[in-house]
Amino acid sequence: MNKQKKTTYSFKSETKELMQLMIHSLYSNKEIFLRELISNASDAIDKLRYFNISSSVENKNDQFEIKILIDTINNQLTIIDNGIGMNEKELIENLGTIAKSGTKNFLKSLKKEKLKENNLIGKFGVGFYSSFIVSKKVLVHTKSAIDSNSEGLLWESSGSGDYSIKYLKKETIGTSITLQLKEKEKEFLEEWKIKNTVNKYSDHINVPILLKIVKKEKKEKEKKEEKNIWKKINQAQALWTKQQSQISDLEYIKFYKHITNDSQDPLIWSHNKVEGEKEYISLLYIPKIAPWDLWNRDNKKGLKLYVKRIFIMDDAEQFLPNYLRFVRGLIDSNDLPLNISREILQDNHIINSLKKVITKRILKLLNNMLVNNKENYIEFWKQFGAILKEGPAEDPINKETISKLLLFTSINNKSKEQTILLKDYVKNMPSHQEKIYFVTAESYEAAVNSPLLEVFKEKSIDVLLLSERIDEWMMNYLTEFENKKFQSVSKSDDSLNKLFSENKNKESTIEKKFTSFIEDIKKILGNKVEDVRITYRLTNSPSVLLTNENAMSTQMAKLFLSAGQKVPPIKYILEINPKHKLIKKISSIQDTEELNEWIQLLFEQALLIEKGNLTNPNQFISRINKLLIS
Ligand SMILES: Nc1ncnc2c1ncn2[C@@H]1O[C@H](COP(=O)(O)OP(=O)(O)OP(=O)(O)O)[C@@H](O)[C@H]1O
Repeated sequence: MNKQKKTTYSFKSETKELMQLMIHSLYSNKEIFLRELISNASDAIDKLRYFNISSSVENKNDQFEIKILIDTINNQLTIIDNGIGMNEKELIENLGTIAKSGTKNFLKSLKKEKLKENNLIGKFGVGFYSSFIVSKKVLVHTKSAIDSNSEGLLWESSGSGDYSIKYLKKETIGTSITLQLKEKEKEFLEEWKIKNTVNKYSDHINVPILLKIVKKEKKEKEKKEEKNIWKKINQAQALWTKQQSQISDLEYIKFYKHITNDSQDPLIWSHNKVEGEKEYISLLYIPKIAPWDLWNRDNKKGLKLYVKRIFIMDDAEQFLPNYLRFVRGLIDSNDLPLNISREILQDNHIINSLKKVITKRILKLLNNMLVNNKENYIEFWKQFGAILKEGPAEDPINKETISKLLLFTSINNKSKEQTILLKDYVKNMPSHQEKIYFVTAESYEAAVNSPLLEVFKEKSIDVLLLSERIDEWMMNYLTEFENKKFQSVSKSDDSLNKLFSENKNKESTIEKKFTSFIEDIKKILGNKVEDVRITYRLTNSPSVLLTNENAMSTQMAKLFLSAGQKVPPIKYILEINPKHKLIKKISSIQDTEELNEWIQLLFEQALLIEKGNLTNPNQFISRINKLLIS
């Protein structure tokens, strides 16, 4: 850079837009700018600390601090750090564009829905630009610790359309951000206001935060006394290193909000210090509300990783299985090397064993919540249950523990809400019931009204109703609970015959009577079906479709199809209800063509109930109409 020249750049149009929106929408929470700037300063210090230990820098500074200077003479507030600093390229990239997807999403949702401001602050780190809420001009004076060419740069902007960068020598490494406050924002020159704000948002910052005020009206003597007096205004101790008994709930909550940007309190947390063969501290939180991007593949997940109190990285995914990706918090290990990289994290035995203990710890935490406060647990389940359901497939070792944490709804529950544990279901099973029955369908309504359940309802045998996308997948892995096998009611199974067949003699007479009718149906439907038979599981419906024990179920086929995979057409077993009036009527039809129409209709009806749609609905309707007027 030419040392004499000042270069002016234009903000990208979306940056301009964001700043305007932010100034207006976050105005009632304007003090958060301080949280953002302190958090950036603390990040910059973490980065330098890490850089120092992972490279062979001489004269390392280990006196890290963040200073806040209140200058009442010039109406300015300056936040100073001795962190990593920035070179020219970084200044342009970091403070001139919106590189972060979080900020982009912030912008989008501001435009789309008028979400409550507080929600927005929680959902997105609003970042450096929030300084323009209170400032007419912002000056960033910075010197990079890494780039030896960088002697100092001054970034300046009034936030309206452009910013400039010029060379300006800086003695010390780090960044100082000066906010020239707008006329009406003078409250930020008050000591109590800054102290309160730091206390509210940034108390747990690991680095000392020092405050100094420069006042106009001080007498000479006082001025001298006050000179160079920086008062520490935070605790500056890593919260997780303190004894649990010395940390209040409020401190745990504040810390959670600091590391997650969540505006809600966490639901529960678990803080553990383990000494001995393995030494680590973990502080794990379960959020109350699922983040907006939880289902997004690129969503950030994982724990903050510290090694011997030094921040190493955010979002270290390797410590959590995927089905616990909603857990937030940190791990501080004494056993990992300080220069650990993301690559090493992939396959490291210390990490693997930490992952195991953390997984067990979280499952235990969830179980405690379930036992001690089921209401809270149900709230948790509503937010994250569908993710925990990935557990049986992903984690065979903990499958049993996970299955104790699953909540279901069932026929007897008479509500959509999932509140039933498997242990309760099993406890209420009549003695002659051998298996745990379940049905999977596209929606709760489709499940609870499925004709497959008619006889279960009549005989008061409960069936679990599963209607979330993940359920079919989960049930492939959930095979047993307390020695009871799971059985889909849409698959043919002997235990059902045992459960429901009443009078063997009577049934065999009926079967004889229907033999030729069944043969007719088989002929008419040909290879559309695998088999046709009599059933006693229906009461109100004339027919129903099942699949063979080993065949793919309808819901599974739908899952594959929606993932763009090809599946062979399912061959169903058609079961007919011999007591149903319609079946009695059809079985007595002599005219071959009419019989054909009725049988096709019977099949299509059952197919519609099973699949929720038909390949050729038009044909189905014409058939009904034809039969109605005949
Ligand atoms: N005091 C600082 N020292 C060094 N770099 C900084 C400093 N403040 C900001 N930056 C750089 O500018 C970038 C953008 O900052 P900004 O506050 O807008 O977003 P962020 O901190 O990355 O994300 P978020 O605020 O969402 O957590 C930072 O990622 C960092 O690289």
